[in-house]
Amino acid sequence: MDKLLIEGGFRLTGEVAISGAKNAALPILCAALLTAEPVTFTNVPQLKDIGTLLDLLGQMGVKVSIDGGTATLEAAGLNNPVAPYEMVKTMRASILVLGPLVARCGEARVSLPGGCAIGARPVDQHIKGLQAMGAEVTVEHGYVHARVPRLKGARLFTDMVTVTGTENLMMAACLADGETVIENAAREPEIVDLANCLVAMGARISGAGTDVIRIQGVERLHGATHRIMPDRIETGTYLCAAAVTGGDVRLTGTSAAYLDAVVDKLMDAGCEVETERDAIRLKAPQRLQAVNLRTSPYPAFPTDMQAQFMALNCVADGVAMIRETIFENRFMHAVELQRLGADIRIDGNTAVVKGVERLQGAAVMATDLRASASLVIAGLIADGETTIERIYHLDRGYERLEEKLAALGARVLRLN
Ligand SMILES: CC(=O)N[C@H]1[C@@H](OP(=O)(O)OP(=O)(O)OC[C@H]2O[C@@H](n3ccc(=O)[nH]c3=O)[C@H](O)[C@@H]2O)O[C@H](CO)[C@@H](O)[C@@H]1O
Ligand SMILES: C=C(OP(=O)(O)O)C(=O)O
Repeated sequence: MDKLLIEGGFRLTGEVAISGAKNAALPILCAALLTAEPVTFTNVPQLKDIGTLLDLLGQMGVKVSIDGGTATLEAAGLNNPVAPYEMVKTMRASILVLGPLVARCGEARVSLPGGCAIGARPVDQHIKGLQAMGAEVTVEHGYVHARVPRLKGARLFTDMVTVTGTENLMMAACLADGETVIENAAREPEIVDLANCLVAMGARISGAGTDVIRIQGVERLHGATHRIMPDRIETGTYLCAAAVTGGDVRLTGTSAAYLDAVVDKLMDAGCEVETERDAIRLKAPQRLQAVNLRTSPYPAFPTDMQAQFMALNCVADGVAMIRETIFENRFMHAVELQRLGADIRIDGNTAVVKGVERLQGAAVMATDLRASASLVIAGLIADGETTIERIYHLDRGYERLEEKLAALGARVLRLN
């Protein structure tokens, strides 16, 4: 199994290009299920999760062609609206086929994604929304089975803010009969990107990016071309990596527009951040200051950046309180960071991180995607060598990680 070997102590400098967003690309590729015409996507990141989803769509009868970061999907021959456990278990986002399949085929059988490292992550809100739109939904033998001749527009209210839940229901509503209103909708920028793609395909959507989204169902959608937005979490991860190494980096092909909460914390930590239209530059201070944070749905601080900021706080001056309010088990990186010499105390959903002068390299284990990113960040400043095992988690969400870090001056090697 691949491992990452990092030699710590090298300052990150220079420029690197940010990839398309995993969490925008996953729902947007599923949107191609809603039409028989070809849809072309550009800036698609080459990631393990994207490969898994394209395999899943291919198995359903979707014609997939890929050329670098451009993917064309044609779902004219969609004939098997089933997502089997074997494919769904490796990637929770495969639940995003449920809404489009029911809307287009009137039926879908999608394996429950199951729990994962960061929490239970149920999909009851996705199901409740489809039921409110008239679908008959049963959950049996680990599969969600949904059936309906045609979905009917409805007023939907989710019990909590759910990103993929909002995306699934928004896609389903595009082909429903009449108007659907999603209240308490998630406001993440990836939802706006998905809505933009759906509108380019002929959908009638307003309010994406606010907590009330209105969708007027149409008879059919058509082909379109859509560019996937930049990955704000990859951007934030490289900003943190530069910050801990005392670096000076410019990230291109990205924007600070969706990163206010993260940039704000980096500035509180003492970093200088300059934003351009399509780039961000960060200059780190001599010593970072500890920063408190609390994760919440967008536009507040993202849970997907919590682990990276824990790594940053491990070497900052002072004590930071980190509260995780989205997922019940998203502190697994803490014990691994402790192996590198970090001073962290966990109390329920709060981590208290006391900055230390130095971390020491050690063997550590990646437990989930962003936990792995936090270990990479810590490894970059730890004395000596850090080896990170189970890096398949990183491959789900970071395109060419070693190559990009090496371009900024890090010493990172993949061992297999
Ligand atoms: C592919 C993708 O975009 N993944 C992102 C998405 O995940 P995902 O969409 O799965 O996360 P949700 O926003 O749905 O989850 C938020 C909270 O709601 C709970 N919940 C959700 C749905 C439901 O039916 N029932 C329920 O109880 C979850 O367990 C969690 O506690 O948003 C998360 C929160 O920003 C991010 O960390 C993930 O990176
Ligand atoms: C939790 C994440 O992804 P997923 O929802 O695909 O597991 C993430 O991107 O940090």
